[in-house]
Amino acid sequence: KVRLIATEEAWSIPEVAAELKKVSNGPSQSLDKLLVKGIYDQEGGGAQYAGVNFLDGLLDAEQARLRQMDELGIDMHLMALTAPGVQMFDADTAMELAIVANDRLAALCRKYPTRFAGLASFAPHSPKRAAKEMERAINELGLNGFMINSHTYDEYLDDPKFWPILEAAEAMGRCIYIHPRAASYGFKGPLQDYGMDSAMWGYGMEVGTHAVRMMAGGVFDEFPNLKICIGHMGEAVPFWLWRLNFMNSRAQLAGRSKKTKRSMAEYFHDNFVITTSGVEDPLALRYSIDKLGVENVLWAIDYPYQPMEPAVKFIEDFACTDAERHALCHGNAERVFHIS
Ligand SMILES: COc1cc(C(=O)O)cc(C(=O)O)c1
Ligand SMILES: [Mn+2]
Repeated sequence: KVRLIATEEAWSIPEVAAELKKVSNGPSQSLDKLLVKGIYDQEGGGAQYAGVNFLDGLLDAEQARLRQMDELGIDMHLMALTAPGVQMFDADTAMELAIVANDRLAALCRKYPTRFAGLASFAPHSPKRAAKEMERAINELGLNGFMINSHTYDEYLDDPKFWPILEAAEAMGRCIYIHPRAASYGFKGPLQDYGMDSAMWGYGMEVGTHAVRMMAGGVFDEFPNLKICIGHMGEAVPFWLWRLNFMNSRAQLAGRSKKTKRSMAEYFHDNFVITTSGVEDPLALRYSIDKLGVENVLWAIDYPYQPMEPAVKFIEDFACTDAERHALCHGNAERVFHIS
């Protein structure tokens, strides 16, 4: 049996859920309000937002989740505080709750060292305190990397104010997972209809934009060894890579885009890995493997937003070599997220 490590598995704690319920009734103009209200402030924990009760699944690790993992032969969930994490809270509350969540997640991983690994949260809007918590999470808590849910109050990691966070991750050789949340305020207009605020469309645009801003902004010239992970088959960036590369190179020649040492394609190959979360499409997976190299593609479920069984069937049915299967199902996750 091939070891199965799922790498974008969502989790929450009552303290964060309670704070998000307050946000859902607060003044925030964020597009995330639709999701946060639907999951944290209604009966049914999201049932009327997406027809599924997400909240029960998020708050559970040791009961239904672990039971299903056993039934389906899933060895491990790499867990992280679900989007939007602590990023809708003020910096102090965000820092306090990130510490609580990291401690709680580390305790779970210590209790089940072969079943759960974890990505640490932090308050991006307090970059220096964030870097300290990142160091504590790796050096004292033994967590496996970091989670950020894309923008924080509409600002992105290409902004040098956040670079203490990137510096810490690069120095420790640990990966930052950039997970979606609803798109930042500037995108809000057209995404307010038809459910497009959500994972249906806006999530991909939000993270794709984040990744392109970082590459075009020269982040990987500053931090050449920084590793970023994005889910959902790379948020369509792998599909756009030829066009991104062509148009960015032309924009740099025309003086419209910042001059960078390397190209978009090189940055995406060298500084990014992707996961298959929520894109159970064998054609998209084969394209991504051929485009990026199998060492840059990791299997994920995206539980509880995606059910576990179809995601297991997807990867078990996927036509690939044994070497590719081991890389996709556990080898790449072991390398990128320091899982033994
Ligand atoms: C934070 O809430 C989420 C909701 C959904 C959804 O299917 O509605 C998907 C994701 C996700 O793709 O991670 C996250
Ligand atoms: Mn997810």
